[in-house]
Amino acid sequence: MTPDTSNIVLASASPRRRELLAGLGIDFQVVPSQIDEDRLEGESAEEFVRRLSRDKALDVANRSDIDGRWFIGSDTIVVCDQQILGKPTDHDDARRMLQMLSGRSHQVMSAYTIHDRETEEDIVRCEITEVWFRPLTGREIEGYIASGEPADKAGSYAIQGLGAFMVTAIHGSYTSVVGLPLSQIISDLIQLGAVALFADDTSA
Ligand SMILES: Cc1cn([C@H]2C[C@H](O)[C@@H](COP(=O)(O)OP(=O)(O)OP(=O)(O)O)O2)c(=O)[nH]c1=O
Repeated sequence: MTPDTSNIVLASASPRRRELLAGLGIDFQVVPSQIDEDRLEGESAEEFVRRLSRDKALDVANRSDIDGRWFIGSDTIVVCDQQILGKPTDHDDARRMLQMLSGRSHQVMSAYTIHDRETEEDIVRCEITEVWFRPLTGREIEGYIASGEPADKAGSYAIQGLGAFMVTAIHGSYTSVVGLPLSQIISDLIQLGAVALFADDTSA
């Protein structure tokens, strides 16, 4: 029997995450979370991104007006020289980040939580992908900022868009850089019995 995938709730306002999940033909609800994204004192980058993913999932799971069983929260950050690069606050911030990332490698951390409302159990995972940028000229950085693409992206770039011109190599999951480690999360959803990609996925 095919599971009722509308039981899945993606707690996200990110169009990238929605597109990634929808690309696999899965049916799900989308309900953005509203949480405080401040880092706690002494919290490592990985602890931070994991916690945010869980906070997002629980924020929506705790809403009595939303139906559903499995709640997915996710967060993506860029880490370079032990600094966390989230979304840029303005053009100057985007310029600072792109100058920092130019001609070297950095890490993209994407965490997700699947909260099961019935069992109250959580699966929390974080994938780390190494991304290399070629050296960028000042004109390229200005042109890229003017395109508007960096605005709502962690680290001020989008590998899936114009930002691909900077990326020379990646080691790890491409979809994780875009915002959700798709292969891993689908495996978890199949394991939970939440999703069947193919006819016999849940009977294995
Ligand atoms: C590095 C990188 C990030 N991003 C995006 C993915 C995320 O949308 C965004 C990181 O911001 P997040 O705070 O992880 O997510 P969000 O605020 O967009 O959505 P929500 O919290 O509601 O789930 O950066 C890309 O689209 N491409 C990239 O190459």
